[in-house]
Amino acid sequence: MEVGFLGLGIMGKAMSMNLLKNGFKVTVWNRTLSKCNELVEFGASIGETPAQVVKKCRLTIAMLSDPAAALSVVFDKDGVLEQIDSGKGYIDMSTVDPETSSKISEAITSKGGAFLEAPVSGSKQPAETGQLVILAAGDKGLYEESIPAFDVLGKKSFFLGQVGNGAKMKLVVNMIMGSMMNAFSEGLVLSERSGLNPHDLLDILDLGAIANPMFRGKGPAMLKSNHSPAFPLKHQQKDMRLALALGDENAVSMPVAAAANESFKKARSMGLGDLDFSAVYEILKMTKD
Ligand SMILES: NC(=O)C1=CN([C@@H]2O[C@H](COP(=O)(O)OP(=O)(O)OC[C@H]3O[C@@H](n4cnc5c(N)ncnc54)[C@H](OP(=O)(O)O)[C@@H]3O)[C@@H](O)[C@H]2O)C=CC1
Ligand SMILES: O=CC(=O)O
Repeated sequence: MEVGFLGLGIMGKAMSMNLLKNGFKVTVWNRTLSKCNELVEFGASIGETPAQVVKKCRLTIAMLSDPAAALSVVFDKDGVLEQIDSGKGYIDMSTVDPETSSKISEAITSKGGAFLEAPVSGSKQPAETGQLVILAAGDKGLYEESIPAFDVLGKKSFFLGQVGNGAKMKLVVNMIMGSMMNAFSEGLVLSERSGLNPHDLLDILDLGAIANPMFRGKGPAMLKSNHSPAFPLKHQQKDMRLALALGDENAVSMPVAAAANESFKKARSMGLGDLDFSAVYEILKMTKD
């Protein structure tokens, strides 16, 4: 099966590598074209533009940073829209808002193409090991056609109905995750400041009802101030922003998420946006009497 892949950041690189290792023919494109070279060593071909990739491949997947990037790759010169037509499918796996996804869907389908949004839950390591959770919505036929690829990329895929539902589900999940990371960071700081050993806190949390892979995986590194990026903080803040907008539209009061967003914004303003989202711990640690 030949697949196009647009966007070779932390996630896109791991996902396209996985497809290659599992026997897919993959043609890759990245805005910074030099990032394609590593994939070429594993058998990928390069497309010079998104349009060239779509021209060559029946299915093209995108994994891009944010709504602006997702729109640019489709609508700008040499973009996806120039070559999409009937018989071709476009799958956007980036985390964006439902409006962005719908705009892309309308443009693709108006040219006869099929569209699926399929954001993922799971970070760098699940992307490397094919353990993502895929939240698909849109064209059911394209979803079924994409299952061989989704089986390589993820441990489970959900089909959630009409375009927008995948984006909304992803934003709800990440809104919860961002709020949890803030509560966890506050707990670590509170334990240290009140004279407890925060490593004891990690052990205790891991044995109780709120044990989870995020606390277990990130806690020890956070205590060493190691925030090597798996999920960049700037993307988590984007997801909080988009989730809060969804809350606005639906008149859902979200004071916890709003406060978490403020912490992520503060961390971004202090230059921590490219670190892992766990770096929000650093700004909470800084606040003193
Ligand atoms: N990292 C994670 O743990 C997870 C991330 N996600 C989501 O997946 C998406 C990708 O995340 P991740 O791989 O971590 O992000 P990265 O920041 O590592 O990569 C972003 C990618 O988007 C490209 N890009 C950015 N702006 C533009 C633009 N204007 N035009 C074209 N390409 C652009 C970058 O190209 P260039 O190399 O040229 O900068 C790069 O390929 C995001 O939506 C994120 O929220 C979802 C689940 C987990
Ligand atoms: O979007 C990030 C994730 O870990 O999921």
